[in-house]
Amino acid sequence: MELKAFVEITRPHNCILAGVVGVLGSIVAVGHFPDLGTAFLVFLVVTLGCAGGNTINDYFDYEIDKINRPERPLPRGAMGRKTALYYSMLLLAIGLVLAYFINVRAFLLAVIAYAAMLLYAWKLKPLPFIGNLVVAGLTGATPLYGALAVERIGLAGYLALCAFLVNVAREVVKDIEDVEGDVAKGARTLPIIWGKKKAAYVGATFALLTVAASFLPVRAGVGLGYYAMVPVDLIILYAVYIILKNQDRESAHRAQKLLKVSIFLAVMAFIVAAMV
Ligand SMILES: CC(C)=CCC/C(C)=C/CC/C(C)=C/CC/C(C)=C/COC[C@H](O)COP(=O)(O)O
Ligand SMILES: CC(C)=CCC/C(C)=C/CC/C(C)=C/CC/C(C)=C/COP(=O)(O)OP(=O)(O)O
Ligand SMILES: [Mg+2]
Repeated sequence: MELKAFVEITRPHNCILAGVVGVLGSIVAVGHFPDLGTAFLVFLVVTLGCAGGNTINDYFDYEIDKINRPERPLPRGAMGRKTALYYSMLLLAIGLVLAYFINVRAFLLAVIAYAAMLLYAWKLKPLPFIGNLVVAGLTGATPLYGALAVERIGLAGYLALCAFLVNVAREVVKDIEDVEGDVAKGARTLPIIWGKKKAAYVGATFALLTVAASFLPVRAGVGLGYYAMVPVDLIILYAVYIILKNQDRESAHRAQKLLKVSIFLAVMAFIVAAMV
């Protein structure tokens, strides 16, 4: 058992980014930084949810990850599967307790989001496209979570739309990358039932919709972000070019990583735009 596996299995880079997006949702909803206590609780509920979701995801994906991701903590033997199960339950339980101290709506959305993550990992992931929509829906719920915490939606709705669209695109492209392991486990993902080319067109469509939607939050009120969106959108368009040109594992990996970079840069742009 490796102690670092307890951090690694949560995919901290995703969790911290998600937590920041939760607080960003509060900021764009009310137009200023929320009180520190609310911001801290929002960050923790989203981060713990993402950590618990990633951990339970690896627990159920053990067989698939032995093929697709053998370097991950469970397939490489750095942590026991039962330990991962109990660890994920602990993370989610702490998140729910903290959500209770925000407000009723925020507590209820945490219950729904955590349940969706468990259901996704347990049963929904193999369903064609449904699994992608659930994961993207959860990422879209993240800025909305911060907005609920401050009891106002405001521009967070635009942020949620962008988060949803870009993550649908990225999940479909990730499925193109993971076809080999998914076939071995009998998962029926979009590239498996429709073919990689058609799935690439679906992913590209959602990526292009993200570009169109990316100007909504900045046009609606945070001007500086307008210019910061240009490199974000150029990266998304380059990912579209790569995945439409070739759907092999390497091209899909490059395209999905570029989409992740666009997410990170976009979040930074929204933070800067919301702060000035
Ligand atoms: C215009 C534009 C790109 C706007 C971005 C909108 C926005 C606020 C996006 C943030 C979405 C979000 C809450 C991301 C959290 C981290 C994340 C990528 C979660 C989804 O993870 C599922 C994925 O399958 C994990 O795979 P991997 O990243 O390879 O571990
Ligand atoms: C709104 C609240 C309270 C929490 C949201 C928490 C967040 C940000 C969730 C984002 C989506 C997410 C990280 C879900 C966890 C499950 C997960 C990692 C799905 C993707 O896993 P796979 O589809 O198996 O792909 P991998 O190959 O990366 O494992
Ligand atoms: Mg997985």
